[in-house]
Parts: sequence; structure tokens; C-alpha cells
Amino acid sequence: MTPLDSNMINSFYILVYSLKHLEELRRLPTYLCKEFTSVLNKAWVLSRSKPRLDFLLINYHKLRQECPEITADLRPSSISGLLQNNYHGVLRSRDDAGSRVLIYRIGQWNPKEFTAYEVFRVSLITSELIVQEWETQRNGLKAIFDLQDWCFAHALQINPSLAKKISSVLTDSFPLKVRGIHLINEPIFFRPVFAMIRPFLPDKIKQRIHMHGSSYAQSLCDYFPKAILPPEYGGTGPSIDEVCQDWTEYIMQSEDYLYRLSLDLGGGDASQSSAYE
Ligand SMILES: Cc1c(C)c2c(c(C)c1O)CC[C@@](C)(CCC[C@H](C)CCC[C@H](C)CCCC(C)C)O2
Repeated sequence: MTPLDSNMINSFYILVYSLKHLEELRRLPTYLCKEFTSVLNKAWVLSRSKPRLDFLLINYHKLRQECPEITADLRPSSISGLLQNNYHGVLRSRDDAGSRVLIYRIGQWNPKEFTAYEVFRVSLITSELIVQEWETQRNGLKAIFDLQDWCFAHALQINPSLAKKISSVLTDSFPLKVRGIHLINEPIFFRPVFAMIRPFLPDKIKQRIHMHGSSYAQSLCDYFPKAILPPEYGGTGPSIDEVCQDWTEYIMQSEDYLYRLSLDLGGGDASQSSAYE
């Protein structure tokens, strides 16, 4: 079967949604081709949380309307300077729970050059790309924020309205499950900013935030397999620069798709599987 369109996904979804023994059904079709199995998986993911998904999509739509500074144009060209500076990367391998692992390096963000809105856009771009992957839809993501070199100029950029938006994408404005937030090298300067975000977060998300300080090399390994982490973060995987460069390349290749999303034309086709996997 060649790429399935979203209508087809929807029909499968309706079909599968109405079946009671979804788990058993998922194990059956070994004779079917890969794409079909993947459609069933997607339907399975959706069927477990349809009302929740609707809720998230409505909120996401609201965010896009309310905050065009972040969401209007998702083409990566506007933030390519950040990407080229290796601000952000996604690990090639998932963790043991199947979650995507995202790394952000605040020290690579020059606040004189880029606003917090543009920095936010980087996260939104990655989120739009990884949400296409059914494994990520099912197993969520974990983010590592390296706050080395966080300074006053960064803190000044985070106003209460932005803090609210940060907490809302973590909680109920993007259809991704946030399974862990790991802060490393967080300086004293970061506390007032975190104090702005924290009150908006539900307990469930608060419990998933881990502060590692500067002894992260040891403690990150309690949460992630050494083999997938870059050596800079105590692992044995590819270097952080490689990780960032690979992901930047992938984002740049997705320019057309991201542009279509901005125009609200390309959205919704969950059948496009990620070229990155
Ligand atoms: C769907 C989705 C989005 C869109 C997202 C994040 C996650 C985990 C998501 O699942 C995390 C990053 C964030 C919230 C963008 C943050 C942009 C700001 C400007 C970065 C500045 C540094 C923050 C002050 C650091 C602490 C943030 C944690 C407490 C989340 O964007």
C-alpha cells in the first residue's frame, strides 16, 4: 500500500473505534503489510483518547490564533540562526519507554539576536514534526533543557504571558504527551522564571520535572539509557553537535511541509510517516 490519506485513516479509525477488542485485533494482522499495521496503531492511539485529543486540538487552534508571533509562519528559515548554532536537537534513538528525547541548549540562544517567541517557534516546529510519528503519539516525549549560561537577558524575555503559554503547551495545548522535563545546569537566575511557570502546571506535570543541577552526568543516566545520550551529557551516543546538525538538516528538509501547516493546508495528514525514522 502506498501512502494512505487522512480520509482512509479516518475510515479505519471509525471502523476500529467501534470494535471492542482492540488489543486482540492489533495482534492479529501479521499477514498484513506494514502500513496497514501502522494505521491500526494510529487508530488504537486515537481510540484511547478521542475526547482528550479533540480538547487538545481545539486548544492548539486557539493558541495559534492568539499568538501569531510564535505560530504564524512555521518555516524554519526565520530561526535557522538558532538551529545553525546547535541550540536544539532530537536524539536519533528513543528511550526505553519509546519516548522521543529532545535537547535544548539555552547557552546557544543569543537573546540579542532572537526573541523568546522565536525560540518557542523552534519547539513548535519540532513538535509538529514528531507528532506525525505514531510511536511518539503513543509514547510521548522527554525534554532536556541545558540551562548552562542562562543569564539575566534570557530571564527578561520571559514575561508572565509567555510563561502562561509555556505551561499551556506542556499541559493542554498540543497533542503530545510530555513524559519528562529534565533541567540541567540551572542557575539561581532561573528560579524566578520557573516560579512564574510553575503555578500554571498541574501536579501531574510538576511531578515530571526534574532538576539535576550540575551533577547531571550521573543522574540523567537514571532516566535515560547511556547508549542514546551524547557524551556531553554522560552518555556514549553521538555527540551533541552531531545530534543538533542531523536534526537541523531534517527540519530544513521539512520546510515545505511546515509552510503548508502555516497556511493550514497541510495539516491533519497523520499518514505521512516521518522520514527521520
Ligand atoms: C509541544 C511542546 C512545546 C511547544 C514546548 C515544549 C514541550 C515539552 C512540548 O511538548 C517545551 C518547550 C516549549 C515550552 C518552548 C519553550 C520556549 C522558551 C522561550 C524557552 C526558554 C527556556 C524555558 C524558560 C526553560 C524552562 C521550560 C520548562 C519548564 C518547560 O515548547
